[in-house]
Amino acid sequence: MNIAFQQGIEIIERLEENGHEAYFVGGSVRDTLMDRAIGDIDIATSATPEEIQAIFPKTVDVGAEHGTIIVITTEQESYEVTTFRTDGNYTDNRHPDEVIFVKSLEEDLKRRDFTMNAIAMNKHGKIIDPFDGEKDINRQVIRTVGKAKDRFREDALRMLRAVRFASQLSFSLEAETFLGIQADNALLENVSIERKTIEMEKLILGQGVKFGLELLVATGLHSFLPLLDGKKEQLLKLGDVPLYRLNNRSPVWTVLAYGLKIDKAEVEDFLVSWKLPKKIVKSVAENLLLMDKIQHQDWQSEFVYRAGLERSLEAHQVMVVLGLDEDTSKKKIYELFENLPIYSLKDIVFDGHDLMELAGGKRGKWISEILSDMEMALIYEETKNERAALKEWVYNWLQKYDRDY
Ligand SMILES: Nc1ccn([C@@H]2O[C@H](COP(=O)(O)OP(=O)(O)OP(=O)(O)O)[C@@H](O)[C@H]2O)c(=O)n1
Repeated sequence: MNIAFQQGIEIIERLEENGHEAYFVGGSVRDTLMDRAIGDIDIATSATPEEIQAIFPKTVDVGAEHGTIIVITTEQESYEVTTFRTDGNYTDNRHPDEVIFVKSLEEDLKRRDFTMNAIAMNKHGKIIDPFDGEKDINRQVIRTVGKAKDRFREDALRMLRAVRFASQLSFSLEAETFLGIQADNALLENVSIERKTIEMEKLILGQGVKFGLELLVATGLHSFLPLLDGKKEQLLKLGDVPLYRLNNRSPVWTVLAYGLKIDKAEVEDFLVSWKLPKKIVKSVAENLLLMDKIQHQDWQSEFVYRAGLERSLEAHQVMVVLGLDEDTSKKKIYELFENLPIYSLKDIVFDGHDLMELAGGKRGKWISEILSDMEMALIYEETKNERAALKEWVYNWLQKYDRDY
């Protein structure tokens, strides 16, 4: 069994020693069966939250009313341990009105979204799979546990999860599951934007993003995502871009804003409607501006200087992924950055005091004007960052602009 499960096994053993049942469940079991890297390890148990807390010395109550307790191991790893449960009635297509703890694993598995996510594994690696999830994994099919309609009405987020999994795993949707989403796609309105954003990012980064975006459109789910209604063609076109090569949130949203042809003036509204943090909104705006500059003007030294190395590399990565810039290599951006004569105004060996001295102590707006021109003259290598050369450059400037200062 995967080494990551080792400490989880110890948790399961402790629970069993205390007379409870316990199993690995959810994504970690699914990913193990698919030989994929596993994420969080979840454990389901017959022990109640109070019993879990009494057994383990270090726990965090993250939602005892839903049956979930985080157990922290001696190695400071944390595991979500959840009491076998079934859900009461879902009143808002998202949250059950009550959680009912149950005694059997099967009942717990029955409330889960897809067959591939409803497989349990005991501490010896034995699989408990009442809904044939493993068979669906082998067939590469996403299928709801029980009736699609029921599962999606219970929790509408699951519709977007289905499409996101299809993108990540390159799996198809079983017919009833697909039709169930198509029929109830409008229920996605009831899901919080934060959850939609998380799913959308995972979808975009999936290896099968082309298929994922096709499904998003075919199910009609895109119409219930912020500002994507009416963007069918653009979404499908984005499927041809190797989006999985992106590695961060701001490049993902830069590509989306660009690829969906969001009007420049509306980019901020678009990003805010997805409730992205201010930092990302700012980075995307900077990336788009840089991309524009790189495409339309030859001022590469200036953009590397103004934007800094990290931002320039990110904008460049986005352009490469979008197929907009095949010529500028990453190496070239590093080179441009390394060869910059200055990195900020502070690096100029001639400052405002020197200028005033030159002008017999006269202050004025001309000082900042000349410094900003001097900055660019250095970036464009029109002069050298040496006092004598800069002094001469200043005289020329004054002459050129016919200034007395
Ligand atoms: N809307 C949801 C969310 C989750 N689950 C169940 O809870 C498990 C854990 O959910 P989560 O950690 O959100 O997702 P994973 O399936 O683990 O996948 P990933 O980590 O890739 O998001 C899922 O496998 C599934 O059994 C569910 O039935 N319905």
